[in-house]
Amino acid sequence: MDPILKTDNLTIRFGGHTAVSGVNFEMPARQLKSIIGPNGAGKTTFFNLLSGELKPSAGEVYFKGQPITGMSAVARTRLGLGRSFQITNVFPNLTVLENVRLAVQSKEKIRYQMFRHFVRYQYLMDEAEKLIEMVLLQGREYAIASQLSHGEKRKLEIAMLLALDTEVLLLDEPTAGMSLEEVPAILDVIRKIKQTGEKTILLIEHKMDMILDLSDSIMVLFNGKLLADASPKEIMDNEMVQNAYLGGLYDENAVES
Ligand SMILES: Nc1ncnc2c1ncn2[C@@H]1O[C@H](COP(=O)(O)OP(=O)(O)OP(=O)(O)O)[C@@H](O)[C@H]1O
Repeated sequence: MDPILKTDNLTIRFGGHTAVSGVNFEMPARQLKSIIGPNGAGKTTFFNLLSGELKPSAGEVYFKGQPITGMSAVARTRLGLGRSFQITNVFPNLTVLENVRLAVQSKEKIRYQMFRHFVRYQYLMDEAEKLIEMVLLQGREYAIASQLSHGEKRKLEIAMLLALDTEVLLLDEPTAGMSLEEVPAILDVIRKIKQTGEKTILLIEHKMDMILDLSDSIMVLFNGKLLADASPKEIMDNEMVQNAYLGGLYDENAVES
C-alpha cells in the first residue's frame, strides 16, 4: 500500500546548521511509528516540517501522494494531518467538556444557537463525551482545565486533537514532564486510539519501554539524518543503533558527525 505520508530528501538548515538532513521517510497508513534520537537530533524540527510550521530548505513532503510542502499548517490539518496545538488551544477557564466540545465544533465549523439548534448541540456534546471517554477523562468532564494535573492536561490535548478527526496524528512527547505514575495512563490512551485501527500515529518519545510496547516501527534520527527505520526488534538488534545509544548517543560530546 502507498504510504500516507512520505518525505523526499527533506532538509532544513538554520544558518550553518543542518537540523534535518536529506531524510527519506515513508509512513504506512494506520500504523504507529516512533521517532527516537538524542536531544537535538532533529525530531521536533522534522515534526514541524511535516506539520507545516516550518518550510524546508530542500526536499518535499507528500500526503497521500500529493506534494504538500508549500501548504500552511492549517491547510494540512484540513487535509488530515493533525498535531496538537495547531488549531485548537486549551481554554484554561473552561471545563474539560467545554474545551472538547469547542474543538469538535471548530472541526464541524458549526455556528449554532444553543436552544434553537438543540439537536446539533446534542450531537456536539455526544461527540465530546465520546472523545473524553477515549482519552480516559470520564468523570472529569466538569473540571476546569487549569486545575487538571499535568497528565490530565495532556489527555485533554489529545482529545482536542482527536476532535479535529485527522487521519494522521503527530504526538510530540506526550509524556514530557509527567510523573512516573501518570505515564501508564497516557500509554493506555495511545494504545486505545491505536486499537481503533483508524489512525496513523507518529510519536516522538524518549521512554523506550513505551516505544517498544506501542510501535509497529521505529525510526532513529541522529544529527538530523535518518539512521534507521525498521521494526522494534530490528532496531534493538541494529548494531549501529546499539552503538549509538550505548556508545553515547545521549552524550552531547558524541553528537558530532
Ligand atoms: N528555529 C531554529 N533556529 C535555529 N536552530 C534551531 C531551530 N530549531 C531547531 N534548531 C536546532 O536544530 C537542532 C534540532 O533540534 P530539535 O529540537 O529538532 O531536536 P530534537 O531531536 O527534537 O531534540 P529534543 O529531544 O531535545 O527535543 C538543534 O541543534 C536545535 O538547536
